Amino acid sequence: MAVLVTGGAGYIGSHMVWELLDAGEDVAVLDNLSTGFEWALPAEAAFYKGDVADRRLVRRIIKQHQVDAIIHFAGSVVVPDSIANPLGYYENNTCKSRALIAHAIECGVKHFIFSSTAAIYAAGGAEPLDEEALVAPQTPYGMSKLMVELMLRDVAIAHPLNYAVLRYFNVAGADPKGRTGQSTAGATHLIKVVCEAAAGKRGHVDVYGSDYDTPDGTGIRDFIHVSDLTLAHRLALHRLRSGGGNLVANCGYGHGYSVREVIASAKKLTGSDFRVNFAPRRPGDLGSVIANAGRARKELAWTPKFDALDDIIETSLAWEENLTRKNSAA
Ligand SMILES: NC(=O)c1ccc[n+]([C@@H]2O[C@H](COP(=O)([O-])OP(=O)(O)OC[C@H]3O[C@@H](n4cnc5c(N)ncnc54)[C@H](O)[C@@H]3O)[C@@H](O)[C@H]2O)c1
Ligand SMILES: O=c1ccn([C@@H]2O[C@H](COP(=O)(O)OP(=O)(O)O[C@H]3O[C@H](CO)[C@@H](O)[C@H](O)[C@H]3O)[C@@H](O)[C@H]2O)c(=O)[nH]1
Repeated sequence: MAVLVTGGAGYIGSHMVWELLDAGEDVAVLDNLSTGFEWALPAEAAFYKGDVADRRLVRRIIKQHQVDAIIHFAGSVVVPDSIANPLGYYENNTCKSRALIAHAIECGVKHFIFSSTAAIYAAGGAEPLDEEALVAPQTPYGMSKLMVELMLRDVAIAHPLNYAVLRYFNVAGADPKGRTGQSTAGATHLIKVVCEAAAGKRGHVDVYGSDYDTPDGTGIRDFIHVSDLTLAHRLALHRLRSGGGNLVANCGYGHGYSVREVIASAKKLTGSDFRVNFAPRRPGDLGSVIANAGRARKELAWTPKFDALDDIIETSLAWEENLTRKNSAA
């Protein structure tokens, strides 16, 4: 029995691969390396370079490794790009997920865990957002994910496939053992940008908006450490395998930090006084996005371990140093 991790060479996927191997699972990875890195993968994981929609390849992997569960991270993840290229996002995130689900059913895979996002919720809902909050994605990215959620719901009625949909809030941080981290060049996520600035890889940080209706005027997000997120996936896998039933659950901590707090933490931890520019709001951004994560805690017995901003930033900073060493050795 093995777990197939799609997108396993990417940021979150590579943490998942380590989480599964640490728990004694057999792991196969399928990734087309469009944004992932083969070097991010441990040698113990069987790696296949290819596309999730490639029927022959997916069937071969499932048969060869006796895959009983797929954790599906592969996809396109840059929200503004999805506005510029909606068809590309519907193709890669929706159509190819549909193809993968079809291959899974054809081969008798029983369990499917899907990476969804807080970006499916309607703007302006009452916080913290629970899973019953109105869904109305503001972007093609969010819509491309919601469509897969709905497909899974319908497919699980018609076929013997059970599923967990995990809706991530803002994922950040890196493996506390320093084995993997966020390596995407030109990433736009706040904590990555701030850590690059603190490590001297960027001249400054732009703060997009300081006139939000929040205590310090800057945006607030529910940052979840990537290792707590992968733990939630492992618990979801256990639930599905033990017949616990389908699940849709938010993954966040239920509280957030502001852009100013993130910057202050990185400055405090490094002593770096990088430049901060106050810029206009970024189109489409919300003031505050906070999860009600009670369901994941209750249904998965999930207890996060890294629920502190300094922990998230400390592991991200350590990974930036690792990347610098890797790049200078290359
Ligand atoms: N990072 C976040 O804050 C966040 C928040 C919510 C949801 N998500 C979701 O989590 C998942 C992982 O995101 P990430 O931040 O690790 O991004 P990432 O870009 O680092 O990882 C995506 C991986 O998928 C691979 N890939 C893309 N399309 C593929 C295809 N058609 N076939 C095979 N491989 C393919 C890429 O090469 C990459 O390794 C995505 O589905 C994303 O939408 C991420
Ligand atoms: O250089 C930067 C980058 C971000 N921000 C602000 O920081 C906050 C967080 O932004 P970012 O890290 O880009 O994340 P989000 O826009 O909240 O979106 C993330 O979180 C979503 C889930 O909530 C995921 O679906 C998306 O993939 C992921 O990009 C927002 O207030 C931004 O305006 C800045 O001020 N400066």
